[in-house]
Amino acid sequence: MAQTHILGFPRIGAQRELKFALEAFWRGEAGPTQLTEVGARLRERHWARQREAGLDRVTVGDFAYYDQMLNTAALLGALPSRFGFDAKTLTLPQSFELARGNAAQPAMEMTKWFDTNYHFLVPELSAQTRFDGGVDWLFDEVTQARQLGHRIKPVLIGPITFLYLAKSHAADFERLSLLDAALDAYRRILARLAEHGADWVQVDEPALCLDLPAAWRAAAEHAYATLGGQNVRLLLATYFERADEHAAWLAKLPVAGVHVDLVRAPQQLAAWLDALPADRVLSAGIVDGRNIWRTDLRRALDTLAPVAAQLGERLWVAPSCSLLHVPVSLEAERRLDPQIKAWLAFAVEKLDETVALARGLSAGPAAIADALTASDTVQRTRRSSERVVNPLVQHRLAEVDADMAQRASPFAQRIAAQRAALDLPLLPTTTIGSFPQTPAIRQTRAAYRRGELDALGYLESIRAEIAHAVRRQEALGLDVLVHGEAERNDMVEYFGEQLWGYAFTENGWVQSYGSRCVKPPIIYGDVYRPEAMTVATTCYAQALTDRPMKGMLTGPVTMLQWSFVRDDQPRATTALQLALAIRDEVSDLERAGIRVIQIDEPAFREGLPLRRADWETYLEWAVRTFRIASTSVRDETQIHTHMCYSEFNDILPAIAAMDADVITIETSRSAMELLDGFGAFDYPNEIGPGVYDIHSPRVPAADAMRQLLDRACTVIPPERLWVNPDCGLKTRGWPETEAALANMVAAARALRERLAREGTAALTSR
Ligand SMILES: CN1c2c(nc(N)[nH]c2=O)NC[C@@H]1CNc1ccc(C(=O)N[C@@H](CCC(=O)N[C@@H](CCC(=O)N[C@@H](CCC(=O)O)C(=O)O)C(=O)O)C(=O)O)cc1
Ligand SMILES: N[C@@H](CCS)C(=O)O
Ligand SMILES: [Zn+2]
Repeated sequence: MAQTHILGFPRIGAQRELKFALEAFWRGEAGPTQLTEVGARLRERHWARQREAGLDRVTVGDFAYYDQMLNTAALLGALPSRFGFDAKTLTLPQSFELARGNAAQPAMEMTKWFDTNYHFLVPELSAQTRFDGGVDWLFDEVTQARQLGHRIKPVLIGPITFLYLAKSHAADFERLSLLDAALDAYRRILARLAEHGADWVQVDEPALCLDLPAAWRAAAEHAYATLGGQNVRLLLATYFERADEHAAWLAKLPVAGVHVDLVRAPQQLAAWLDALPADRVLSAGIVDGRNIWRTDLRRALDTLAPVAAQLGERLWVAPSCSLLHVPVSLEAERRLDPQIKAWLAFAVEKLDETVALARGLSAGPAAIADALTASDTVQRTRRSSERVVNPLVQHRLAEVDADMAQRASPFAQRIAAQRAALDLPLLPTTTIGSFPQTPAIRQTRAAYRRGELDALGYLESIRAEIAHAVRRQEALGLDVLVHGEAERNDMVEYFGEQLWGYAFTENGWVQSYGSRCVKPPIIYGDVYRPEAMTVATTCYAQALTDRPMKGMLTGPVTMLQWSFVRDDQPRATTALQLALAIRDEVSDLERAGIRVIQIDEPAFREGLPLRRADWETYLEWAVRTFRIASTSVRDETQIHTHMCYSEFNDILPAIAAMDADVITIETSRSAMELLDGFGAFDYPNEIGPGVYDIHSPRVPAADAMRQLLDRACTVIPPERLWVNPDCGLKTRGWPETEAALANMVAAARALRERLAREGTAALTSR
């Protein structure tokens, strides 16, 4: 029978147990033993789930208290030297200092894991980095699993992916110069895993799915020539894209098996079957690890049956990638519409699908007749459901034309009208939208959800928060205000809850970073906005102040990217439906007198396909959807957009083509390097480069921010510059927020005064 396994299981816990344990530990309310006990019980439960479902092996090494890249760096011994920690004796609290920063050192940089909404900690390398080995956590977990009687398959992030995603701050440093040292460490780890009873080790190399430069391809070949053929068999796991250009060289090396993603890249199957020698395992990633729809089991069987005929026992069946990216289980969903619930599979349900497929392959379809019938019903009811197709939306889509993606006038004309209407100073100050989501706000929302607070009481509480935020901003002297987003649980889920075609879960939590989770809403049908979503709140806030109040919306690409999306129509079509809904909201805000409207697109870069060959198509529809969402307004109405968590320099022409009047971007962590790209490209519209990192509780000094602004002024003319933080302030507390914003306003004022006194000569004389 085909063997079954998974690449990884969500570690946060069905009820976010790990999140609460971590946060209690960080607050000093729980000790290390309580935390590690929660970790141990979660692993135990997750392995039991895998075994009960009938998987042949349980996966060990997918657990992390904060992040698996951080764990890999700690395992290899390659920690950032600036913290002065010894990897061999690294304690859990020290690992949290690496992840979250301490009084002396900022945290390790965090960035997106490929095109997912999961953020990993970026390893920091230098010529001095040693790979002398580190913590025993992985081996301890292997021991724990074996003591529980499980047949195990440990997982490691592979050397190519580790080094490729790492960074060095040293000039001209070549990460590959560390490859041999890293390989020595991997060899030692593999040998130890063999001693601990592992016969197979899964080595994750998603970097092989990128357009790797030639040197990195050669490095991959060298790495697996070195690592293969030891006591332990290697399953080299690729996912998120095709990797078949590596099949030929891999076939010559002693790598015992390869995992391929047949959901994202089904077209690669034939190439792998052709290339792999007769003794290799092919792990077919056929159950979608990135989305929540039930697998079409009959179609999957049809795909795999000829593969099983060719490979026999050497075919393994698996989800396409780690299940980290989907919620734990449907069991806790009591309020989901039963029909929609029947269409879904979360991690636990995907285990059953994986096992059913393997059984169907070995024992024939009749052996899984019930599962096939249920699967057929799901496919049929999804196709024919009236909930999925909305004639109103279809009608709107048919009416979309080129004019709908175009502002009435070019930027130069618009900005003149906006300057006259808004009367803002040079270097206007603003924030990105959210103010602290305090425990009180969250508890208010939870009380409302549980029915302990009525609608009026809830509205009053939220209004009080908004009024507080407006008063604080006025006192700080900010120029363009925001209402603070107190009413929003999340910038995507909040809108999803108000749009038709969306379902949302009670417990569908997915880890975003560390202890932070999101609950991506589910787009199952045509998206339609039945009524205004933000007008009442924004107008309430605007009525409290004479200063411009920014309307605050989430853009179509980010709505798409951070939701679980339909797999029965192209992403571009769903994005267009979202764009129409947001366009209507923009028009309603303008009609209600709102003069500045921000449409956030933090996931615009994240949505970029992993392969360059697919970029142009994506950028074309992504830009168009943003323009459809944003261009219904008069010249005087100022459209902002905001982007963060990404590197934008390779997509600047597309960002310019979005034609927002103002873009605010995260830049402070890279000391404004990002802005150089905008300067070199001659970005035409206004820009607010973030002047302070909102991920850290540190309060930046006014002078530090003024220096960043000075630097920004040398790249972008001051008359096109805005002053703002990197991103929203929802994860911060009020005291540090007020202190930092006071310094930010002081920095802007100081520079304004100097510019008024000395002109632009003030900038070059520093
Ligand atoms: C900007 N970011 C976002 C991303 N993706 C999104 N979908 N949304 C984003 O904002 N990706 C990139 C970044 C990632 N950054 C973050 C930052 C912060 C969080 C975060 O704080 N998440 C919260 C959960 C947010 C939420 O939905 N909260 C709900 C429910 C809260 C809750 O659990 N309430 C408790 C009771 C109240 C209490 O005691 O706190 C309960 O119901 O039991 C809400 O506010 O109503 C988190 O806690 O992890 C995520 C991504
Ligand atoms: N308006 C949002 C953007 C986050 S990317 C916020 O301020 O939280
Ligand atoms: Zn942001």
